[in-house]
Amino acid sequence: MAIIEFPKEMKWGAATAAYQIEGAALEDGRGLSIWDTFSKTPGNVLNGDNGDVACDSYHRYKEDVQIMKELGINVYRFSISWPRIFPAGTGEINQKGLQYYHNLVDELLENGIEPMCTLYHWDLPQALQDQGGWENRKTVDAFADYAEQIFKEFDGKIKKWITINEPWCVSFLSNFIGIHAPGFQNLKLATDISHHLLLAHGKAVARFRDLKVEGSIGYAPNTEWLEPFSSKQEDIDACNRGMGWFIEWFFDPVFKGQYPHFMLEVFDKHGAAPAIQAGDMEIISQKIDFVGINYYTGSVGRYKKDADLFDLEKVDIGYEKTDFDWNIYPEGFYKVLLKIKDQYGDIPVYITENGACYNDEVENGRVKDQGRIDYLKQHLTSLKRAMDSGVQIKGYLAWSLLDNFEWAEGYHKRFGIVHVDFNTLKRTKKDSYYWYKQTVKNGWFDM
Ligand SMILES: N=[N+]=NCCCCNC(=O)[C@@H]1[C@H]2[C@H](O)[C@@H](O)[C@H](O)[C@@H](CO)[C@@H]12
Repeated sequence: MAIIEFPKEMKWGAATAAYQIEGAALEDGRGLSIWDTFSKTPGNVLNGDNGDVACDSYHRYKEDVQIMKELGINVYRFSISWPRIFPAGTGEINQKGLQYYHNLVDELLENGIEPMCTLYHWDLPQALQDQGGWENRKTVDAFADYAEQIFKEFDGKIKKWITINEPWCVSFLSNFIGIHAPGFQNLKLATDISHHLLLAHGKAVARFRDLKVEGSIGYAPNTEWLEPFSSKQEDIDACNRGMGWFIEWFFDPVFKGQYPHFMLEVFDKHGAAPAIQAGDMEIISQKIDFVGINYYTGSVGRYKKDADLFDLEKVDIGYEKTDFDWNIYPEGFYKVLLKIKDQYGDIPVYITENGACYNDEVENGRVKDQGRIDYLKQHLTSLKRAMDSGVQIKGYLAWSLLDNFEWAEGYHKRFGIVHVDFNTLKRTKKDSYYWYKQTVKNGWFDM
């Protein structure tokens, strides 16, 4: 089949997040996060799994960096655990927490791998949740203070920064749908939180600029493609409304300085328009250097009155699925990238997450995860189509380097190109690791 080739200057990487891989949840002064609380509340996480140990990367990071070095990647995206730095969310700093991230960053730099740091990947200090969490505007300022501390500490070492990972998940999945921490189900709460997250993003960018920190900064919204079931206008409109929940709601404020009217209408209908204060939108919409795009899946949707907030129902028309039961829909990756470029301009883009859940196990020392290889091939091909269509892709980071704590699904759902045995913590490179290594080395693959 076709050779798919990428520019030599493109960055290749892999991504993880603190609560999903570190473990050492109660070690060296770390404070509790909302995910410690949520995962230990019975019924919230499959099999009662939690992040107490995870991949134990807190102790095994040197081994993980060697795995990255052999992989040949030149950028690694990780997140800093806010409660490891500020155990109470604000106030006293935990020096051992800072030291861990210096050790990790130094190890990466010594091995020729550039750190890309996410400041917030869902692990809010429980102490702040006890004061209202993201619903409380004081948490916005606490985040800006935490971000400032990290900028000052790592200026010159870390040069790629992401403020907030997937604000849609932090607000709506966690406070309206309710399957993630802290697990509320209140639309007004969720829209207020979505606004405070964007405000927190903006305030962190402002501190970054004021401190003249070296490097570039962005955020990492999650995207999804919704393909209309038919060419009927009602189906097209329903899908555009549904995508507005992920895209326009989180992109318009940052890139246009206002919320999309059609989405405000949807939320207003349910008495859930967010509380916006004078000056907020100016803070949110200051210029950023890149946008991180996370893409996993797409669906077919059609109009159905009151099916959900958007009069939209998803229709299963038989697309092949991953072991997470998500459609494999690479076309949507191409389309969503073009939509973002068309609507928000030629912004530099890092694919900060893309990958698939396949729960293959180790057999005779090998993990034959051909499904993941096929998924990566199809999505990287869509990425190349977007690049050839003018989308400014700066890099691609696979989710995830390691099998890890997959939130409400615990350790059952595996996204890694490296298998982790959660009893022994043994790492085993999967077939997809070796395929990705060859692709990174060559800069091309044969479809
Ligand atoms: N149907 N369906 N829906 C797709 C909805 C995707 C929303 N979840 C994500 O994007 C999370 C993101 C997260 O950053 C990472 O921490 C998670 O481990 C991965 C894998 O789950 C993805």
